[in-house]
Amino acid sequence: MVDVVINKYLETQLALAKQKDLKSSKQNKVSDKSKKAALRISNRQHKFPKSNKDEITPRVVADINSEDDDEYLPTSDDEDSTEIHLPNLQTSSRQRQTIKKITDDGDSNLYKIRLTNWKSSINNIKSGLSEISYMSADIQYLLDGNKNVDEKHELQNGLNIPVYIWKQLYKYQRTGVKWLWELHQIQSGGLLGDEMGLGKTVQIIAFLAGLANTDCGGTWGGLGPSIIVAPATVVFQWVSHFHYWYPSLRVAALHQAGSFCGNHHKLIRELHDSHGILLVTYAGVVKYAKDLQARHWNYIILDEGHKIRNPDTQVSKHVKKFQTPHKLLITGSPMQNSLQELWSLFDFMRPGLLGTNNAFTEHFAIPITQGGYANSTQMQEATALEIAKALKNLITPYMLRRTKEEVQQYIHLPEKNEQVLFCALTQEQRDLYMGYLLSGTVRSILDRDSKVGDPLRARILVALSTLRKICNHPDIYLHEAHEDTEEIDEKSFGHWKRSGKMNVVHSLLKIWQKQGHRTLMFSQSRAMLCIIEQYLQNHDYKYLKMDGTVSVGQRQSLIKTFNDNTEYLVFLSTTRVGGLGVNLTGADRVIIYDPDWNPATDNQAKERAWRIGQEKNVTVYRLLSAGTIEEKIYQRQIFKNFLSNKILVDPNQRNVLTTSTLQGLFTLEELNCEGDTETASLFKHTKITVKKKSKEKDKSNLASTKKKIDAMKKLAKQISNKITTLSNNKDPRELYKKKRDALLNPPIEEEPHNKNTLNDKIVEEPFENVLSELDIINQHVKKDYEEKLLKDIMSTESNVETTDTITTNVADTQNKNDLDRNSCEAIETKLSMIKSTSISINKSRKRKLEITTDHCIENLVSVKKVKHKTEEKCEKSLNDDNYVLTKLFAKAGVKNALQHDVVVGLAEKEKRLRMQEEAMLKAKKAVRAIKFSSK
Ligand SMILES: Nc1ncnc2c1ncn2[C@@H]1O[C@H](COP(=O)(O)OP(=O)(O)OP(=O)(O)O)[C@@H](O)[C@H]1O
Repeated sequence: MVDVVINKYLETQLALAKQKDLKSSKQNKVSDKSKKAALRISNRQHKFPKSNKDEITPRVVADINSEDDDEYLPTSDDEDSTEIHLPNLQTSSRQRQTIKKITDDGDSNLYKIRLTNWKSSINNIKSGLSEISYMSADIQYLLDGNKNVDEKHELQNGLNIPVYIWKQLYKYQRTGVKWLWELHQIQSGGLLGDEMGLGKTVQIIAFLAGLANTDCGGTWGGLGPSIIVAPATVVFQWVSHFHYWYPSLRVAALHQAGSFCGNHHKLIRELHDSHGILLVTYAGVVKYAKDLQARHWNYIILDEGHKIRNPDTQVSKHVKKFQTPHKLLITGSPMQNSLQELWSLFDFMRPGLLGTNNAFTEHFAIPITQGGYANSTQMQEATALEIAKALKNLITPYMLRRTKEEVQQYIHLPEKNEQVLFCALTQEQRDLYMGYLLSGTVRSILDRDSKVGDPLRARILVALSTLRKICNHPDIYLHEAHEDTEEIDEKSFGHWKRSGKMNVVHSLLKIWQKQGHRTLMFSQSRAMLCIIEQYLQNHDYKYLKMDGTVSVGQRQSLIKTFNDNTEYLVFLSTTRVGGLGVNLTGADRVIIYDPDWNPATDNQAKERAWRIGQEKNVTVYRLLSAGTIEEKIYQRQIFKNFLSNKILVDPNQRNVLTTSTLQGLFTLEELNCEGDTETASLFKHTKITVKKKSKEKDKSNLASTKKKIDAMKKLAKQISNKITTLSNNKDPRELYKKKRDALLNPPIEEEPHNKNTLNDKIVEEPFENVLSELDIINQHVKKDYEEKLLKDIMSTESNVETTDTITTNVADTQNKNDLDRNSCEAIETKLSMIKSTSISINKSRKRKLEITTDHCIENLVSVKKVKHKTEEKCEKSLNDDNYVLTKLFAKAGVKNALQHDVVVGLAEKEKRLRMQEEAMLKAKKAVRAIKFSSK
């Protein structure tokens, strides 16, 4: 009997294997079109680096590491200008986007007119007239019924801040202003490192307004002529902030988009003489270095100052040459990779504090790093800790950083939900992807004995960049293979159905439009933006687009137009131009279309919407093409957190690219037997599961009688009451947080090792190999440990991992804990039955939503008789997100969805777990050694 069963089992397995084999051989078959395209592209790529060796590397590096350095070249403002141009896609949108510019005070006549408007508006309000031609914080103060706009709030030692500003500052912002004033008095520079969107700009302006109203002696008496260096996109944001918060100050942009006509020498002189603020881009500070440095300035302030983290760039060298008595640096990402970067920032605003670069490396960076090696001695560990403490003591007075979590009690930011969606490639994309993997370029990389003359690194970068194009849209790739003589089919060119991720975008926008959400969409590539733009035009979505081709002067107005006008549903931008420093709170949905190698870039982009001023719950979707290079990039973002410790064992590892480890990058991964992508199987517990409906099930469900549904509804209500009572009427957000914590910190009896450890496949893989696969772009992985260590020592409290929502299965787990286990399981089974039945029975979308809302266990917990507004919003947002996911799984080819911030949390946890395991092992060995020695 047993034999029969075994035989039967083996037979089915064999049949399955054959099927799978057949399927994969079918899948791996590459069409002639794909072969032809790969051959052409490969031929061109082989030729290109040979003749232009110096050009190809920077171009591709810029593409991959795109928030970096092109901006420093005076001609290309913030945007990669070397991208391909797609046919006929760019014209119509430009005609629609006729946006007015924001005017700075470069032109002295315009400045005078602005002042007149402002003053007459104030006088009008004071004398009871309604005519107001200017809006600013002081005017608003008067409109709110206050009488005296000239009143000052005096800080200790005499800084006079206008009361109308002081009153508007949050408590932590007032602390920030006091701190800046203290630095000023001891003539020291400082780093304001508050998290993105907490109002660093406002704190700086409040402080400068204070200086302008204070006689503090010295050369300038008060404020004195000052320079603010900022990325081009935010230059005019500074202008409008100054005009709003402190209108009397003259603020001019040293940029061709500024209002000044004529010679830049004259503008610099005028601004200097009037003790105004001169705004300069990072490119401009290099371009006009000589003229700027020829004068004495009181302050130089670097906005997004992490741009000087590499001490060897032109811009770093130039800004460090300014001999001003006061230097400030503002950034929400002060440490992206390493201690050395921190050194560079301090070298600007507190030169000498951390010694020379060499001395710092020798006496701080190396010992701290060595203490983090897995095989470090006790002495090395103890030394690292003491040096890290000393470093902390050194820098603490000059660096102020608050996180959103720390100040949430003041700013009350809404919830944020962040998910990673793994999208299936279309058949055409698969075909092209496979075709390129078989191309000469990739073969030359993987073939150890290849005699191709170009540097391996350049070839790898070219190939990775090409694969990323296929992931975005086939036409970005095919256009490169296109011969001039061939006709382009304009109807199908860039069609959304031909790209997996565009299919997802299509579904998302359709649903969000109905749900009333507005979307920010970022892509690394301008070509991709053009394709998305064409899609938006074809589907009559009202949108605005901001990339490097939009003039710097128009960018701020474009942003304002979007924030103020709800008829615009989408704001499209390149990550590089719109991802840093700007406020786009008009949107409550964010799509990051393609991932960046540097996680800080993606993080910056998503923070454009989730910041002060945002009133709605925010959902962020990162789109990744399943099984492709994009998944590897994401893994790299995650893995670098916890692999680094092991990697540090072999410091030479970071630049080693062996052919065997490269293989993994140039493979198209299949879904595993559970239908999961590689990343989803690694982070199983963060997976979001949505029940899929089969057609048969639909039919049978539709056959259910109304009576049955009513009975189920009744049962659901009873259960709802029971659960509501059991949950003690807790705030739903509290419950979510509890559930999330349960995921990140599972109870000990749940065997955390099994629950959170990675898939064996990866664990067994030598860490070095995994890293070298992922660390292709040499992002100083070795230094990650330093970053982590420094972050740890600099945070006053222990790291609290934050996430905002939780996966369905986790929610279930937590409810189990809250309730009596047995009865709850029974309830859940019934509820899930009810839920799936109710979803499938009702045809209309509205009805579906209604019933899901009524009967879903999540919402039963949160339904209360009296609801606060925010709770309602939070619930609605979660329902919206769940609904969206259901649709995406069903229709748009989304393979997996992971909770991004939980993934990051688990990765951190994994690292700690691993270290703990090792420590325990060492302890065991030590005990054994002692026992042995006593024998
Ligand atoms: N006290 C305040 N009152 C009203 N609005 C404020 C206040 N503080 C900040 N804001 C608003 O919050 C938003 C974010 O502020 P800001 O741009 O200064 O943040 P940031 O910390 O510089 O962000 P990033 O690091 O992304 O550049 C802006 O729209 C700003 O006007």
